[in-house]
Amino acid sequence: MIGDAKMITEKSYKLDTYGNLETNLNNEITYVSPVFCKRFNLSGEEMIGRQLKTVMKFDKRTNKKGVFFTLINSVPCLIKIFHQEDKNIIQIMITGDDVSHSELVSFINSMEMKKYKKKTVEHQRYHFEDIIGNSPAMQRVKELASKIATGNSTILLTGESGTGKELFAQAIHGLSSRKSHSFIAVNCVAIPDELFESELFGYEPGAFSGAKKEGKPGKIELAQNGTLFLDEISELSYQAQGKLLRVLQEREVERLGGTTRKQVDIRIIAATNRDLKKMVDKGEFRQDLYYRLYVFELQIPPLRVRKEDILPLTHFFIDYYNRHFDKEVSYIDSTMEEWLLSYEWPGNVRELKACIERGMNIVEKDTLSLDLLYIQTSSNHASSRIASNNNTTLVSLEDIVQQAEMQAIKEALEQTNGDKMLAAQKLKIHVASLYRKIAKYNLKIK
Ligand SMILES: Nc1ncnc2c1ncn2[C@@H]1O[C@H](COP(=O)(O)OP(=O)(O)OP(=O)(O)O)[C@@H](O)[C@H]1O
Repeated sequence: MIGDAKMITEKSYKLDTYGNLETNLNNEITYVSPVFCKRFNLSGEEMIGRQLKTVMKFDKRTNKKGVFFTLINSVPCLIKIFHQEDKNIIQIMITGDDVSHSELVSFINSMEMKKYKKKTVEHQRYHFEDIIGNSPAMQRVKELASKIATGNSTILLTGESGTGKELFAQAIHGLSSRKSHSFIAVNCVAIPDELFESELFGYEPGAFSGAKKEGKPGKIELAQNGTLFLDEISELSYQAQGKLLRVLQEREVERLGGTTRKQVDIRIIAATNRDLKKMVDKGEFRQDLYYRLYVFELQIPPLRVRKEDILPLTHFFIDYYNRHFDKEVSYIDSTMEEWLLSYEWPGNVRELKACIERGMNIVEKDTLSLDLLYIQTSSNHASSRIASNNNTTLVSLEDIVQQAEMQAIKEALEQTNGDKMLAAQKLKIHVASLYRKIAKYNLKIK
C-alpha cells in the first residue's frame, strides 16, 4: 500500500509530466507525486522522511538558475528547485528516457547563455521572489513596492544599512515596463565631487585632459529608458545636488564639452539610510531636491522588528553557500537558533549573510553551530550570554585586516585634510581604489 492520502494526492504544477517532490527546509522529503513514483519506479511510502540526497545527488557547483543534472534510480534527468518560505519543490523537467545525454547538456548550456544575455542587457539580478521574508512588515512593503513599481514615479527607499534597499530597487525595475532596459546603479559616496558631472552626464572627446579620446556616456545616458538607482543620495555635495536637480527638472543632459542637449527618459530610484528630512532642516540637503525625490517613500524595516524573517533568511543563505562552497548543510543547532533570534542585527540582513558565510566556510558536517560563527561578544547583547558558554571570542582574520585598512585610510585622510589624491599617494594605492574603499567602509569624509 502506498502511504497516507496526503502523500499520494496529486498536486498540480505547470509541468508535471515527469512528477515532482517536496522537502522541508531540512531537506527531508515530505511529498512525492504519484507521477514521480511511477516514472522512476519508486515507492512514495518509502521515500517520505528520507534525506533528498539519498534519492538524488547533484553537483551544486553546476547550478544553472536552480537547474541541476542528476540521476534518479539510474535515470539521468534535469531537475529544477524552487525555494519557498517553508519548503523546496523539486520539479523533474526532463528525463534521459526522452532525450540523449548530449541534448541535456546543450539544454543546460543554453540556460546559461540566457542568463548571461539577461545580465548583460538588463544589469538587473533580483526580483520580488528573491526578496526573502514574509513577516507582516515585509509583506506590507512588498505589496506597496509592487503596486508602485509599474508606474513611473520617483521612489525614495529609506531604511538602515543592509536592509535590502538595493534589492528592492532592482525588483521594482524588474516589474516595471522599463525592465528590458538598463538598471544603472550609482553609489553617490563613490563619486568625488569633481567627477560628478563627467560620471553622471558623460563627456565628449577631448573635453578635459585625461579624458578618454572617444568620449564617454554618463550614467544618466546609460540608463536611458531604464532606471537610475542613486544609492546613498544623502552623500552628494550641495553643489552636486543642484546639478542633479536640474536634470530631474529639465529631463535633459548635456555631456561635458558638448554642444547639444539630449532628452532623457529615466526613472529615478534613490536610497538613503539617513533622515533626509532632518538633513533638509539642518540645511545639509536641498529642500527642492528632497521634494522631487519624496514622491513615494518606501521604508524597509530593520531586521530586528521582523524576527519572523530571520530563520527563512538563514536557511536561504545556507542554501546559497551550500551551492557556492559545495557543502551539504541542512541544520542549525538550537543554541545558534536561539542566538539568531535574540540578536539585534545592527547590520541587518547584510550582517546575517556575512555571519552565515563565515560559518559555511568552515563547517564540515551537516549542522551549522554557533561556535563556527566566531562572534565578537559584547556585554550588551544576547550573543555574549550564549557565546561565552562556548568560549567563542575569536575575531576572523578578515575582520582584523578590514579594521586595520579602515584605520589607515582614516589617518591618511586626516593627515591630508581630506585630500584624497594625497591620501592615496601616502597609502601607495590608486585614488580610484581609495574611493572604492571609502565607499566600501562607508567612511564619512569631511
Ligand atoms: N530580504 C532579503 N532577501 C535576500 N537577501 C537579502 C534581503 N535583504 C538583503 N539581502 C542581502 O543583504 C545584502 C545587503 O542588501 P542591500 O545591499 O540591498 O542593502 P542596502 O539596504 O541597499 O544597504 P546599504 O544602505 O548599505 O547600501 C545583499 O547581499 C542582499 O542580497
